[in-house]
Amino acid sequence: MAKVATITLNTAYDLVGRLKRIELGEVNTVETLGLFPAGKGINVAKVLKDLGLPVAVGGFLGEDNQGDFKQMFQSLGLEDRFHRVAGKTRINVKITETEAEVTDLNFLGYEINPTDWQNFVADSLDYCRHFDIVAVCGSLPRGVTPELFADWLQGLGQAGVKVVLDSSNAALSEGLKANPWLVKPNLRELEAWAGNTLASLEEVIAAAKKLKAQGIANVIISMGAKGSLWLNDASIVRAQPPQCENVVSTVGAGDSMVAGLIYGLTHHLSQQDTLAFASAVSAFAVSQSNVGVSDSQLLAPILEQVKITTIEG
Ligand SMILES: Nc1ncnc2c1ncn2[C@@H]1O[C@H](COP(=O)(O)OP(=O)(O)O)[C@@H](O)[C@H]1O
Ligand SMILES: O=P(O)(O)OC[C@H]1O[C@](O)(COP(=O)(O)O)[C@@H](O)[C@@H]1O
Repeated sequence: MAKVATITLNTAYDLVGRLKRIELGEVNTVETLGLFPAGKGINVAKVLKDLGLPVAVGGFLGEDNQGDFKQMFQSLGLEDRFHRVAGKTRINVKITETEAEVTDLNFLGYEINPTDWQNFVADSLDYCRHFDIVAVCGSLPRGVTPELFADWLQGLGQAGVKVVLDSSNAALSEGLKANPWLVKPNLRELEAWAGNTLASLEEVIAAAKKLKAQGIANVIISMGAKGSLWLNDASIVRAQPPQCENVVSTVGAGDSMVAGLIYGLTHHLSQQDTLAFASAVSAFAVSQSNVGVSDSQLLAPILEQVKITTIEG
């Protein structure tokens, strides 16, 4: 069985809730409450563990409010490689309105000092060489520049690890210089990288081809309810998930897709079957407020409805 680790440099508590409409400057009563230890790599690990794959988790955790994380690692059986740093892990407030997208309020958390970073780099480059796939997910905390991040990613690649990168903004554009093995930007992140809006599927494919030409073996573009595209040297494959009748929260859809991709790749599924599986896992994710697959049998009816087309190859 392939060994998988995820790295989350900027972990977060997700505070999620729903209401009809946010009124700015007013008192808003939120109708639901969820508080989850999260961050992109942790979400990916959670889904993979639910799917039966053992995973190690690493990155940084604020020592002042790490309790729920420690409890989650223990209860799920995730191998804890996190570096504890002074201060608090940030809180990301995510409000889903009945007739709108999610509104995010991402608060500031811990700041990484040079010693924290050096210790993390030395330790992670050492242990990650024992893993086949390392998924590096999410934004950078204060104190970690995109350049420091890219140097470290380069080191990971040189250690012989297949690096999966799911990030945005400067961390994505600098990180690409380290030639990760797989990247999964969403449409908004691809547009930011390309520097313009991408209105048609043709434009998305053209931008994704440019991204791939930077030396990335696998480029997956996720496009929300419109599905996803996967470009590699052999072909371009598109997946369309079924329409979700009851979207509860789209938070964690991208992370669930990354987990589904890693699951398919480590189980040697074909490109088509891997993308179909990842689409089913991510479509399932939007029907719940939390991230995870409590019962993998629930994926089968969704998987049956995923449409796969080979566009080139
Ligand atoms: N409303 C939806 N219905 C069905 N599947 C969805 C929906 N929103 C997202 N997905 C699935 O989740 C994947 C990732 O979603 P996306 O919003 O692109 O990622 P991110 O969370 O990174 O922004 C999509 O490619 C799709 O497979
Ligand atoms: O590190 P970032 O880019 O701020 O993202 C962190 C946030 O992303 C999430 O992992 C959700 O990501 P996706 O919706 O893209 O799957 C949240 O749990 C978390 O609050």
